[in-house]
Amino acid sequence: MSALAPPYLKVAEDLRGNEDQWRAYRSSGNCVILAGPGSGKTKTITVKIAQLIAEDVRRPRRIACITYSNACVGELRSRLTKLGVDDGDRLSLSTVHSFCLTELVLPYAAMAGLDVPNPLVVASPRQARSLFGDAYRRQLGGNAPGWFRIASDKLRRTIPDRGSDEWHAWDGRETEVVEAYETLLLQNGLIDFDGLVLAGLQLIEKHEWIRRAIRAKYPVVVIDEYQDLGLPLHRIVLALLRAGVRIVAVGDPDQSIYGFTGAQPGLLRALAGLRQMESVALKLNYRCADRIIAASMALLPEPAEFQSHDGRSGEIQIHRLECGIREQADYALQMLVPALLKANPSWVPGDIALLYRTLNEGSPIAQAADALSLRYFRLDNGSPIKRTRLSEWLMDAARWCSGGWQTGEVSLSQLLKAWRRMYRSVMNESELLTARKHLITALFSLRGGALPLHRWILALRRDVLNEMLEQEPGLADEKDNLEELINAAAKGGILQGFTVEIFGNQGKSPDQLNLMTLHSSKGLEFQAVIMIGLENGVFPSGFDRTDEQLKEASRLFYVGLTRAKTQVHLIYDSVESPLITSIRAAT
Ligand SMILES: Nc1ncnc2c1ncn2[C@@H]1O[C@H](COP(=O)(O)OP(=O)(O)OP(=O)(O)O)[C@@H](O)[C@H]1O
Repeated sequence: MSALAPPYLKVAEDLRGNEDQWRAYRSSGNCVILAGPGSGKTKTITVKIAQLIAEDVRRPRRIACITYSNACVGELRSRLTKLGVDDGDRLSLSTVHSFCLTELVLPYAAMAGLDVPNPLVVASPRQARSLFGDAYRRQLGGNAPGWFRIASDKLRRTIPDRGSDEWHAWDGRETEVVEAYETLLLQNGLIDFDGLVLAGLQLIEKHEWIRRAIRAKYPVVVIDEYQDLGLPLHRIVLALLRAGVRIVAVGDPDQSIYGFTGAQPGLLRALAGLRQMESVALKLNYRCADRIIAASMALLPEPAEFQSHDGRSGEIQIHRLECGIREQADYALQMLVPALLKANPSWVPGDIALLYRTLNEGSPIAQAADALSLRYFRLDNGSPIKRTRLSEWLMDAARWCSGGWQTGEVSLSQLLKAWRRMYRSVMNESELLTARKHLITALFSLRGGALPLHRWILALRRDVLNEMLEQEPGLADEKDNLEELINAAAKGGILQGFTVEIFGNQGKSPDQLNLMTLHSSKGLEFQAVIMIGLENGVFPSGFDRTDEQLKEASRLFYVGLTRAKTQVHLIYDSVESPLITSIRAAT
């Protein structure tokens, strides 16, 4: 191959040796790629996207790629950038919400006469919570319990049609509160994130001309993490298929861990079973050593035929400690982590992850790490730094300000492009130029890695972010996140000691241990994984009662276990989770 060949062609050569990856890469029609952990699904799909853009889809047509969360968008974007593919000109990479907002609701809702607020203002999570609370009080009295809101959100995603028999037959009070909530949103001139997807679904199912318009712009739509995306997106995909849009979907039903939000692993299997879809299963696991694969199979209802790539044996150790989470964390941090680093001199703390189920375990683990003055990157709801579009951008901007402008590690043009992707509504050329000028001036004036994060971020908010957040409907959820970050960086907040440099390097620095929930660990890989709090009652928890909830707890455990390349340590109190018992039997 010539040295001038595009980067994706070189990476595609890696796929040639794997029959299934090669088949997925070469498929020329609708295709579902069913891929287990570490089987190279992200590698295959990113190379495939690059190929589609270079070889199949002619300008000015584009490819849409939809995935589960902003964190997944970020991961795909960074993998695509390495292949020389830019999100923008030829590719639109987004979450389902963002796709529905920018490709369906904003351009077509008014024309199609859909009853949505005009102008379209997306409710921030705080506004949505408050209106839901009002709706609950009106219909049922008192304050809405947390579980009721979760159940109502799930219901909206599992029965999308308000007038349907299924909706009316629902045996519970959620339907009346949801209807009151949706009315309140409309009366306040707001739409929420689920409302965007439901509106998008209505538009695409009802109007052939909208489906044709989408097909004209996006002849191919790629969907990643399909198992987590739920019924509204599935029906959008079926409508697109009927309209002749080529669909490439990727996912793993065994890694479906968002059932509580309405995800259904069966939808991907149903898509794969359609007559017009070619289905390819990736069976080789490039990440996990043999024992880890064998143990993970014990967690699946139907063990798949995964093989390890290179025959490494790996290690799984189970620790019964007879103590609470904080002491389990002390043991992990003071005994296991140093031992792992000593036995594997090439490893750094960033190669190790401590995984746990919820914030209840995350907080004592973070306190244990603080008490030992360890550096760590924390990813859970208790962390004020979320993996959202704006916070990822802010971290890149912080790295640029703290030296990237000299080293080129983050380029100004990357920052400007990413900012433009967030700030889609500035259409007018002169407004765009002014906004860009403000941004560049602000960034140049805020250079300095030692600046306190609080001062830096307040200045950036005043000079650039406020205006963008006010004008951009798709960023409604970011206002609350930014507020939380600013409060955490203020005096007395948990990030008060943070400088711009420390902030920019969160999650990037090899000397930081990783502390994260199992949900946040999805898609990541580490040399060693230490799972904490695996006692019965936490895993499965008291809330895991139905057969489906118990299966989802197993899948969550499966996701955690399969993040490890070489070593797994499982820690519990005294009554071991039945999931550990299955693993014990398998290893
Ligand atoms: N054909 C290949 N040759 C060599 N290495 C590969 C190949 N395919 C994948 N890999 C490597 O395997 C590892 C896992 O790949 P990737 O991250 O794409 O997996 P994944 O299927 O997306 O995993 P998960 O679903 O668990 O997130 C990566 O380090 C990747 O570079």
